[in-house]
Amino acid sequence: MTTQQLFEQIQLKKSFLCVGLDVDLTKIPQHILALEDPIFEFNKAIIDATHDLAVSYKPNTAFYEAYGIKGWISLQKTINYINENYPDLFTIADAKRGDIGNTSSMYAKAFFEDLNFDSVTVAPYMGKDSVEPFLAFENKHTILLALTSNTGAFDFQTLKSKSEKLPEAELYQQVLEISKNWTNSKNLMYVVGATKATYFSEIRKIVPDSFLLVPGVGAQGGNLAEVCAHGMNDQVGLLINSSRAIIYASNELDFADKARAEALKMQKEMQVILEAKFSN
Ligand SMILES: O=C(O)c1cc(=O)[nH]c(=O)n1[C@@H]1O[C@H](COP(=O)(O)O)[C@@H](O)[C@H]1O
Repeated sequence: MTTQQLFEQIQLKKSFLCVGLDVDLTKIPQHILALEDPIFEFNKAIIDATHDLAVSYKPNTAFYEAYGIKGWISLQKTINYINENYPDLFTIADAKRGDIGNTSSMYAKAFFEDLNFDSVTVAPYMGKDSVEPFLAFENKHTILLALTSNTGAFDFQTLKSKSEKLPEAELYQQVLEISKNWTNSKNLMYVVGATKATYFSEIRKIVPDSFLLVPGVGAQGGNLAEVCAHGMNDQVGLLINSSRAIIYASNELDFADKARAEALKMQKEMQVILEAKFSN
């Protein structure tokens, strides 16, 4: 999927919501546990109940890898279900990969070719040659960690570092600036945590046009309106992720309806923001 197509979906649905599929068997309803593939059945119910309110889904692979081969099969069934039934949705494999070049190529094949995700999250720590193998895939997107939502973000990401272009920049700013020069950088998006809303204006000075994946609203306390005020661009440029606050809204028989109600609340809030921004 191209970013233009993603923008068109956002306009159509009046939503830039990404639902995080972080399935924990200890949190899902009891009656689902009795089914043969509870993770997939849970995802299917959540996706069916929310697909018209969201433009994107993001399974975090940790929640599948934790269950071994069974978990990986559930992940594969989930992405196939989305691609077959709702091909207009933008899919994100949240795997936070990145390694020496030939290893990164294999990660990229796994998520882009075998599983057929539209995008994958990647850590920038190993630099250009660890990220470019992901960028080589046409119409696939590499979502680079820039400024993350957790408190540990301040351990390294905001340390002052020097480069020719940005003599006094923090490390996350260098990541944004330097990665713009990598081959096929048009395929880059960036992760910026919703809990860091005040940083978005600075970030937009460096990457005005890029899409940003923004986790951290809902369970982590980030504020949607604040993120949008500082981070939205002319193509919206934001995918706001919420996982636990939506998918665990209830663990009773009504879990899918309750998930829909939470997603609808976010979509309505987004619609108001979009109408205010694009009214003229
Ligand atoms: O890459 C991510 O998606 C991510 C980056 C980040 O800085 N913070 C962050 O929470 N995430 C992921 O986003 C999701 C947030 O989940 P909730 O806090 O339940 O909405 C989890 O899958 C996290 O692993």
